[in-house]
Amino acid sequence: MPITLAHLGPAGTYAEMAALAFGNTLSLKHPETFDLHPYPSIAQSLQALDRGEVNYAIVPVENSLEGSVNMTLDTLWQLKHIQITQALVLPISHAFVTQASDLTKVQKVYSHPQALGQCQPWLQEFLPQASQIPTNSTSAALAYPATDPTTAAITSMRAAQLHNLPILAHDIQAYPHTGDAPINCTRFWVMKPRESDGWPQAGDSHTSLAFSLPKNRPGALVQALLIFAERNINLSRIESRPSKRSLGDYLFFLDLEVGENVEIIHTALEELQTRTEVLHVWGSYSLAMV
Ligand SMILES: O=C(O)C(=O)Cc1ccccc1
Repeated sequence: MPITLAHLGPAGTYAEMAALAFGNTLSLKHPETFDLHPYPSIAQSLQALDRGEVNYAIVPVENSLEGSVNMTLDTLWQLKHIQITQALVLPISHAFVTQASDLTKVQKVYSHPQALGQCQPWLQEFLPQASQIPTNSTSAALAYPATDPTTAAITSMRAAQLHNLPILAHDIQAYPHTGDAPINCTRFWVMKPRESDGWPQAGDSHTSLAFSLPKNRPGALVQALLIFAERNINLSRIESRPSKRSLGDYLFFLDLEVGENVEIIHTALEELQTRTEVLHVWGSYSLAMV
């Protein structure tokens, strides 16, 4: 039976590239082949894994220019049966895809909100006249320039080639080209069915978790964070998301750096359990560059 990998589709997304990279590492260890399963949204790819319909789901989590992918964090909070097994960092280079003969003819630009965000300096400079329209994924945006030459999509070069559409400009996320070009990379999580508590073991480099606090009182977050500071545990990310229960009520998403001594993290997590209302440990894993 081939191993099945869910990702945001259709063919040509960055999530698919990350899934291919992960699938290739799997093929080195397993005799089975792998099959890619594209879904129309990040939420649907995670839900398919949570229902046990696929073996893995590969989802974008965070981008160096645009920050967190909220749909991933918000969906994870709802799901109970999955955990992180690996993180992958993928460099992101965007192409501007259109059948228009020049930029002045383009009235609408379609792409995933992260890609539109990453290309703002270029879009403001060269396409101030065009409206920017979000789509579920970068490659889903290609449906528009495929049929209408007054529209364009921002996608990977690979997606443009797969769909046989012309590229009018490339590397548009790296604008302006002066001094330090912005570094655009996205971190993906490879999720699998939950088989452990997700607490770290020797060899893991990061632990990711999220919690809600018992009540909205002064110092509640500081008390939770002190658990890590007092043990010299470094946080590599902290992100808040609305709990959707009431205005001003938040969930906190943390990534911890796991050192040599995993026991320190275990005692910190035990104490964190006593200071939080709901605590999800999404998993402990290592980070690979693609
Ligand atoms: O739409 C895609 O291709 C994705 O995989 C989401 C995304 C969009 C932009 C940068 C990184 C990931």
